[in-house]
Amino acid sequence: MTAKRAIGRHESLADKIHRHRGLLLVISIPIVLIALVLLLMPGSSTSVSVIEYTMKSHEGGSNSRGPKNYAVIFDAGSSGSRVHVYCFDQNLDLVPLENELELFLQLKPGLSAYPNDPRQSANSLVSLLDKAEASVPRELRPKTPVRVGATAGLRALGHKASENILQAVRELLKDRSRLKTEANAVTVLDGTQEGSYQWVTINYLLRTLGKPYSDTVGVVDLGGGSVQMAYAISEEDAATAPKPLEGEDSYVREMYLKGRKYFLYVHSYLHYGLLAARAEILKVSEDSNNPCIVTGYTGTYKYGGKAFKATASSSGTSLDECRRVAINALKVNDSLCTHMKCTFGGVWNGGGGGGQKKMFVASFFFDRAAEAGFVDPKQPVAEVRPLDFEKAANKACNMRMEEGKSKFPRVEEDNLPYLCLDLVYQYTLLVDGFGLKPSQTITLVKKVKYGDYAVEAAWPLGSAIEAVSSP
Ligand SMILES: O=c1[nH]cnc2c1ncn2[C@@H]1O[C@H](COP(=O)(O)OP(=O)(O)O)[C@@H](O)[C@H]1O
Ligand SMILES: [Ca+2]
Repeated sequence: MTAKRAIGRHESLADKIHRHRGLLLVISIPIVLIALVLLLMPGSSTSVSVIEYTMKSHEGGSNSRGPKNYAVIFDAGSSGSRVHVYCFDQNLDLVPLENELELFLQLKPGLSAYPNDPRQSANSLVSLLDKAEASVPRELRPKTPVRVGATAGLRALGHKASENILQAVRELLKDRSRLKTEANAVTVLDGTQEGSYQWVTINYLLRTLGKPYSDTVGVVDLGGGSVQMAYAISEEDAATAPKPLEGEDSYVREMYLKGRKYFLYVHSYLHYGLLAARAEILKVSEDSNNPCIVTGYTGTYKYGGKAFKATASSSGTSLDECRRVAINALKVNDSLCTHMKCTFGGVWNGGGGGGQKKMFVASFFFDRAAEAGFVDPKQPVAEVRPLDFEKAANKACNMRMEEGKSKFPRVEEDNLPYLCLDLVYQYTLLVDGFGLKPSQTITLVKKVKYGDYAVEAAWPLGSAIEAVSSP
């Protein structure tokens, strides 16, 4: 022993490192992994929330992953529930499950349709859960994270009712599933989390992560209850970000992705999803007739447990008047704007820049464009301009209910009375709200091509990437 120590004293540092390289490697792997986890996104609500998922396989380390890592993510949306199952390899590339890159199933209505019956609400997920779990190999189930992220529907229900539903979902997972539930696996996502996951999803699929921020694309996601916009901005612009409004999340999230630091401007507007906005627009006209409702329609619109009068004006639908009502409902040019430039409702617009040059616009923007007939629903993406929404609106605002089916054969019957309203709102949101030029080309997106496959352009992939990057 004495002899060994004596030798040790005369060893150079390099020799020591060489001699103990095996031990150093074993010690350093968990340290590196823990450091990565501490840098994860977008869990916290502070402005500095960070993600890093450039992970390599660490053969033999205590945290080493198998060759395949599954993740099961439920999207508890305001208008429906969906489940996505993904499988990643060790480089965090998606690998096929059977013949698709994800298992995707959906049903209607969403959890918030059962505000007074948490158990029934939770049970609405059973068929999705069973099928999702069955798609994960049996031996991997206890290692496979499952998450349930609820969005605008539960946000709008309020804390108590939504917490009761989430608790029932937690119990369902515990009783029925062998998948791994992390702490906070079942939550209401805050809007900025939802927006940043969406941004990660799209840029991951486009393989722009790791590139300069001006090579990334911006995203808009128009849900039923809320709408999010997110895009990367420069560090200088991030430094000038105003303080968020009272009770709102901060405007900028810092994220590490594929070795690069991004400053992500992100904001979610609750009550401005398409189905919620119908209510806002009908509220403007209160008990009078509404210029956005298609000529010949008399009815009631139900949203969030309330009923709104939805009756066409006796002078008929009017694009111009509907535009005024929509601008009014959006609170554009609101005196609330205390920043250099606002979108609407007093919200900072992020300053624009390279990360907003290309916009990938998802969910109801794609769906309505397809129903209105100016986008092919069979294609994953379509390039359009905001003015295409206005053109379609012009046609929808100048028809009578009886003409609806022949003029817009793809429109679902329930949507027909609101087609003028929806299209006017979408145009107004893009142009007057988000400040896009009417002639700017934007990409409407349902799915994004990834190799030979196409993957749903939805936030759950961003969440899955985070989940499989955690230990
Ligand atoms: O995985 C998806 N792929 C494509 N579109 C989706 C997906 N999930 C939701 N959507 C779209 O989102 C819209 C519904 O919004 P949702 O119910 O999620 O409201 P929320 O986001 O305001 O809670 C629909 O247009 C639906 O087609
Ligand atoms: Ca959604």
